[in-house]
Amino acid sequence: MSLRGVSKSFTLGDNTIHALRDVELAVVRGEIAAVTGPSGSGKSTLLNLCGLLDTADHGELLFGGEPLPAADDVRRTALRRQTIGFVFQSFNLVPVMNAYDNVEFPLYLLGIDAAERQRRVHDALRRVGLEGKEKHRPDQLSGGQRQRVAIARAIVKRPQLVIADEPTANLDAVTAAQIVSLMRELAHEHGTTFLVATHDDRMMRHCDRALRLNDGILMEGERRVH
Ligand SMILES: Nc1ncnc2c1ncn2[C@@H]1O[C@H](COP(=O)(O)OP(=O)(O)OP(=O)(O)O)[C@@H](O)[C@H]1O
Repeated sequence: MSLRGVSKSFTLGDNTIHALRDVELAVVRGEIAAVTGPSGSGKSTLLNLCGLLDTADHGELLFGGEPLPAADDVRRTALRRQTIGFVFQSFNLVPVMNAYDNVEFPLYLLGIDAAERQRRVHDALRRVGLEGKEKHRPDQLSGGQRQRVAIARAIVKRPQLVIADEPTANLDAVTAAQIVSLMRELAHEHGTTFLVATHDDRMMRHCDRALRLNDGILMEGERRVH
């Protein structure tokens, strides 16, 4: 995915807020990029654009090398469902559904048949180390286990890109480190790209590079070699 000269503003009464200003960005297959910056600097706005949840006012977004026009709602929604996974700080699991059903849900939306769903859900839960927890509801799991379910749900459709908003903020140090190394393994094994908004130094240390936002202006950090 690339952004070329992307800007986004919000109008509140008489005020115009420039949330992103002329952003240039290319995310590379299999990398983990941290999006950092003070509160209000534009991190969520950038994640929403890259996650195809919102559109830019100016500039161009390229997906798989192809421009994705802001007006093409149908294609944007289809691409989002098929190729992008989301992980949130507060996990956003469905409380009345067990781990298995939470992870299976996106595959229903994609119309994948029952046998393939079952294979993929077991595979994703095994991948995040939650075999045997299929029947547990979120309130019967620890914070780290809930975030693992959320990661399994994000990767079960084999997305090219995972957008993660403060994924380790609610986790203790040991669990946060496990979640980061899990993301690293997935990036390495499947070429999944992770775009992670974070204030968490523990997370940042393990990212390939930091994208720093300040007042809507993006500064790209050096790419690190792991
Ligand atoms: N829907 C909206 N309407 C009006 N202003 C908005 C809207 N969304 C974001 N903004 C403004 O755009 C700017 C960037 O917001 P954004 O949420 O992207 O920042 P952030 O870096 O994610 O902040 P935080 O770390 O506090 O979550 C802020 O000034 C915010 O108030």
